[in-house]
Amino acid sequence: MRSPKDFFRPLAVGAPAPLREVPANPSRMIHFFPPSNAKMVAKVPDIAPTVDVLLGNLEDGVPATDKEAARAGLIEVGKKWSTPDTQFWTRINSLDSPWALDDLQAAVLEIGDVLDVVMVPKVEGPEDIHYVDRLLAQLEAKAGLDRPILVHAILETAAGVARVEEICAASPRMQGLSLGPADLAANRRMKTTRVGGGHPGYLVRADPEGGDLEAPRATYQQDLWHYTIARMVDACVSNGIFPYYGPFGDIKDVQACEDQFRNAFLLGCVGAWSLHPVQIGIAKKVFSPDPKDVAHAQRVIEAMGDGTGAIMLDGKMEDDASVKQCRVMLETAKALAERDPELADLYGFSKED
Ligand SMILES: CC(=O)SCCNC(=O)CCNC(=O)[C@H](O)C(C)(C)COP(=O)(O)OP(=O)(O)OC[C@H]1O[C@@H](n2cnc3c(N)ncnc32)[C@H](O)[C@@H]1OP(=O)(O)O
Ligand SMILES: O=CC(=O)O
Ligand SMILES: [Mg+2]
Repeated sequence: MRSPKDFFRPLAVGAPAPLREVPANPSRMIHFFPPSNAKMVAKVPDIAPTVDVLLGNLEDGVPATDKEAARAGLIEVGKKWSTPDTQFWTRINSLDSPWALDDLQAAVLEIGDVLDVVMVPKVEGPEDIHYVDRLLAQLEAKAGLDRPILVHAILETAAGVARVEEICAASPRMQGLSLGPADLAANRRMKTTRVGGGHPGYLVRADPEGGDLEAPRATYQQDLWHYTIARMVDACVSNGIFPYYGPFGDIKDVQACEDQFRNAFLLGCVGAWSLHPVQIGIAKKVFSPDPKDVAHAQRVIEAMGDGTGAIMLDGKMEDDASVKQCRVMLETAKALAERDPELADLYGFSKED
């Protein structure tokens, strides 16, 4: 662990200085595409302006035989990148794979000038981040980059969850964490075969009416991921970085996808992965605050004056704490409206807001 004094020093001679603050760029959806698939690569110019983050995926989902083609496709996309308002990320292969080192070298040396974030899968502890951190610094120096590439870790091992706070604090490069429910379920030996989402067997049952064990009783499905998301949010926020829900594999079940994304949004996540074009709109809708909530937040902030004390508004108590909640809602809406003029209209923001 570096001393606090050295934390913001570059890790290689000639590497750019680490950022003091991770930018809060809108990232409602991290849209995955497989760069080994020429058809999908050809769609990048159309899809890139419609998403907050476009990610060229080199890891799971790309067959072992296509790993080099995927790397070449990523570089092709990076060399032609012409959508500076959209972030460009890649997910490299895991650090124990035969591909990770070549992925990192190619990504930084060939297209490091347009690459915003490297997503690192299956992170088990801060040592994995330290390894990537130093390597990135060496490669940035070699490539002559003038801004640091950030790191996003996927939380998808039990060891990673147990050390989530250390992972978040491991480097000033840390941008955020995504939940990886598929690998996490496998690693934990959970008995679900789904990629994210709930499970009908994970439920609570209402008590029997009058003790009648034969009478029908309501059941309520629970969220398998609540504990992990809540831990991830606390670890991220306390380190000034951003939490994301990961993949929802049941592409056809758009309703359950929306519910899962909304649970994550309500708990503090800023975005989720979209694996298919149909999930882009879902993430956009869910991770943009509802105009009704934004209007309410504005009313409370106005009514609260300097933001201290307690008042009654529509029969409810508002005070210093609730005004802070309202500011979170309004600041999120303003940041998104700057990127998205349709949202600015929906929220009724003028240019001066
Ligand atoms: C657990 C994890 O690690 S999750 C992350 C790893 N997995 C991934 O990244 C998967 C990414 N998604 C995909 O590869 C694809 O969406 C698949 C394989 C799941 C489904 O693909 P398809 O069978 O082609 O789906 P479908 O027929 O519904 O696609 C409709 C159109 O959207 C396109 N499309 C599908 N997914 C994407 C995508 N991620 N990005 C851009 N376009 C896409 C298809 O090419 C197709 O285009 P067309 O109408 O011009 O032919
Ligand atoms: O990589 C994502 C996952 O769910 O596993
Ligand atoms: Mg995974």
